[in-house]
Amino acid sequence: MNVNYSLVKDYQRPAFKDQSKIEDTVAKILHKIKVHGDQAVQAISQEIDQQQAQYIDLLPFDDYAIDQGLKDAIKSAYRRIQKYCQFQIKDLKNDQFSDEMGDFGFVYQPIERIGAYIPGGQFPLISTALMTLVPAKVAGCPVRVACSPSDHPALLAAASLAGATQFLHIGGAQAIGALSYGFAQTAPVNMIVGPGNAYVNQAKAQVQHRTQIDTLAGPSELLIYANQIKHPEWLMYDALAQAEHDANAISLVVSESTALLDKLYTLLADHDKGKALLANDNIVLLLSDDQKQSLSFINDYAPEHLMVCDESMKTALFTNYGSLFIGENSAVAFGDYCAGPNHTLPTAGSAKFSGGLSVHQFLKVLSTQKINNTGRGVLANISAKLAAAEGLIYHQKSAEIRK
Ligand SMILES: NC(=O)c1ccc[n+]([C@@H]2O[C@H](COP(=O)([O-])OP(=O)(O)OC[C@H]3O[C@@H](n4cnc5c(N)ncnc54)[C@H](O)[C@@H]3O)[C@@H](O)[C@H]2O)c1
Ligand SMILES: [Zn+2]
Repeated sequence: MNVNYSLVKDYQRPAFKDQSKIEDTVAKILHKIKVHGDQAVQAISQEIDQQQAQYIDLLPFDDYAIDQGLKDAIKSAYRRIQKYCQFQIKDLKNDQFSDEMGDFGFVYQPIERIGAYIPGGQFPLISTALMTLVPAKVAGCPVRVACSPSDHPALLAAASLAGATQFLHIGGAQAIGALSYGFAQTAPVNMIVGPGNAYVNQAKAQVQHRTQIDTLAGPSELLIYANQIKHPEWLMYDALAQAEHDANAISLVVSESTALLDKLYTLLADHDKGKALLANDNIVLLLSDDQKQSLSFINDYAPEHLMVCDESMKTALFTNYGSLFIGENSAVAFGDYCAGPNHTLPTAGSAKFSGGLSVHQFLKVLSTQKINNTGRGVLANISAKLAAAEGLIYHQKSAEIRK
């Protein structure tokens, strides 16, 4: 076996470094905020980030003094993300049917108060302001509190363009606590969305009993599946790109071709950053025996970003991923910024039970029923029997009295 790659059958996603320490730190932060409120939020933000937690008044987008080229790029990305969101929602409509018992239906109701976390610890993720706030606005959520440790002017401008109703300058687990328990003039939000590092995601996981969350969108992951490619350099940069997000980020390349893995290894080993990321297992090259083994591994691994370089493969073969990128043209970086589909995506295998952020997640599906006189009699008989069997006597009475 060539020493430059591992076997797919032996690979397992590593646990985060210091996971139990992170769980403990986050639990303590959230407990302090629960007990001591704003004062704790402020003290923790000062201690960890040397930052005062405060609301920043957003200006109209055009008033931000940022480079015109960047402004145009933000606007273009905004339009593509909005177009995709509008496409997601276009066929959603409240509906009902009537039968001999009455009228039965459902309505879509936007969640009222949304918190959007925008990462900013290492890099100010300007694009995440668009990715989290645009779908909330398209869904019709009236309160959209943006929250970030970064106050980079372009990030503020993007939050303004994307429709943040408030901007809270704070990061980390304490930001999630401030959104979930409320901070200063702002009451608790009903749902928190957006990606973040291991602390942010652990905090989202821990507030779930009181606040809805979108998905666990933690340190970035990419899985490239390729056997024959035209542009190895493109894939090298895709692997480097997702691995540069975080010390816990991982880019995998799965292939049945030793020639392809050798080529990528040579390119990466020749590149300073690539060499370091390979040595640290942030980029891992994996050899598979055959397509069956590759598919089984990919669907079990459930990567955040899945890039499949063979355009002839049926997409239905892949069942667990956050977002699928088909063909060498489809750089994951395009998806990160501006292709249109959301970049807030499930990581650490949570793509097995969750998709990425979408307009749908900002909507509650509420059911309605109106029973007519025929229904009253028929349903009373059925309900009374079930209630009697369960021993719930007033349920039985409530049904029988309507006969
Ligand atoms: N899954 C996705 O959809 C997706 C998309 C984009 C980015 N991401 C991920 O978002 C993350 C952004 O991470 P980031 O760190 O740059 O920014 P971040 O805003 O997520 O986290 C920064 C905060 O983490 C807290 N923190 C850092 N070290 C800490 C410690 N030792 N103890 C307590 N708190 C600590 C600090 O309060 C800091 O403000 C990356 O992991 C990236 O991969 C994921
Ligand atoms: Zn990325």
